Amino acid sequence: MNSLTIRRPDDWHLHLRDGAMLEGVVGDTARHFARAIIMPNLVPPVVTAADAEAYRSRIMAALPAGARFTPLMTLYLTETTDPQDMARAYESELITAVKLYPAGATTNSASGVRNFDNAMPALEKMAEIGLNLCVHGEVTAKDVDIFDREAVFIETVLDPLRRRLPELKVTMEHVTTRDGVDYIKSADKNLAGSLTTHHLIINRNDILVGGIRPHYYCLPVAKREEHRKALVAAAISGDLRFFLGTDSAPHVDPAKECGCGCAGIYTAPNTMSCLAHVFENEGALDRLETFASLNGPAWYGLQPNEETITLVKRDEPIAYPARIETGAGPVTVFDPKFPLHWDVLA
Ligand SMILES: NC(=O)N[C@@H](CC(=O)O)C(=O)O
Ligand SMILES: [Zn+2]
Ligand SMILES: [Zn+2]
Repeated sequence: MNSLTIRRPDDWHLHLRDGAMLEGVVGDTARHFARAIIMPNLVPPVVTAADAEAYRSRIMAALPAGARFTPLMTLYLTETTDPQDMARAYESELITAVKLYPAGATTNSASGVRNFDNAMPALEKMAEIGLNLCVHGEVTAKDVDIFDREAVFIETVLDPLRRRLPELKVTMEHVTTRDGVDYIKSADKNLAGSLTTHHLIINRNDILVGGIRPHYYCLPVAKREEHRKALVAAAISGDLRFFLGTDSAPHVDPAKECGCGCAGIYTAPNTMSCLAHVFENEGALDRLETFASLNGPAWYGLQPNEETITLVKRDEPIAYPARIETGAGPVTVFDPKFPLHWDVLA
């Protein structure tokens, strides 16, 4: 197959940042994607409906002329989130989901939840009105090894929370382990998982072998090869509970290439080319649309996009920039370490 036309994809987990960075990156996503769930981990975070409304306006203003892109907004759950403000934001279709960061788990998560009891009024309201909780699924306890933090989160936080509130709809975001895949498959309702592009491609060796490679560092950190394989199997399975959330997370190069580099990988420019490569390798190109364009909207109760994109396989590798220049500084683009031949005619 040398050409593939699919419904226009959506990105169910995206960081657009703000200001000059927002202006520098939003076009890369809008080129291929119709919608994206926009992460609220700005500094300060997007906590109230008013914050989300103002941020949405800034995103719309930063879009390149002629772009047809809809940001789906989220609120950052804190221990003092006002359930009424949140419910109104959902009922007026301003927000699509609420995001849970365990405090300290990842980039800009200091305002996240420490004591779940304090977040219960908001979580109970969400379960009542059908508002989706998106979770960064890692524990933060110092004594838990970083490679075990997702599995321990499932056992000690996520499963107890889901038992306490069975009606709460939860998206376990950027799943990186077989444990995560198995846990999602074991649930009969109200649980789904997003998978990033880069976790389908890299394992922990890519970060550490032959020298430390900061542009492959993200959270949750990439795990062993057996976990990567479990993620690929889930992505190509067609199982309705797995869909694309790229977690494209730009940081300027100086913030990554330093003594304490930030977590986050910027994949927006070449995500669809990378995914076509992965799915083709697995003999599963016919399921790329399910993963990138159908399962996500179904989970969020939205219609799939009517528009399409066409991917064409070129004989020569396609060109894409190694880094982009933004007003905030240069941002390195994800290098899958294999040539990309699938070109997107958007
Ligand atoms: N994925 C990352 O490594 N970083 C994200 C935060 C997140 O999604 O955890 C970021 O905001 O940079
Ligand atoms: Zn995260
Ligand atoms: Zn993220």
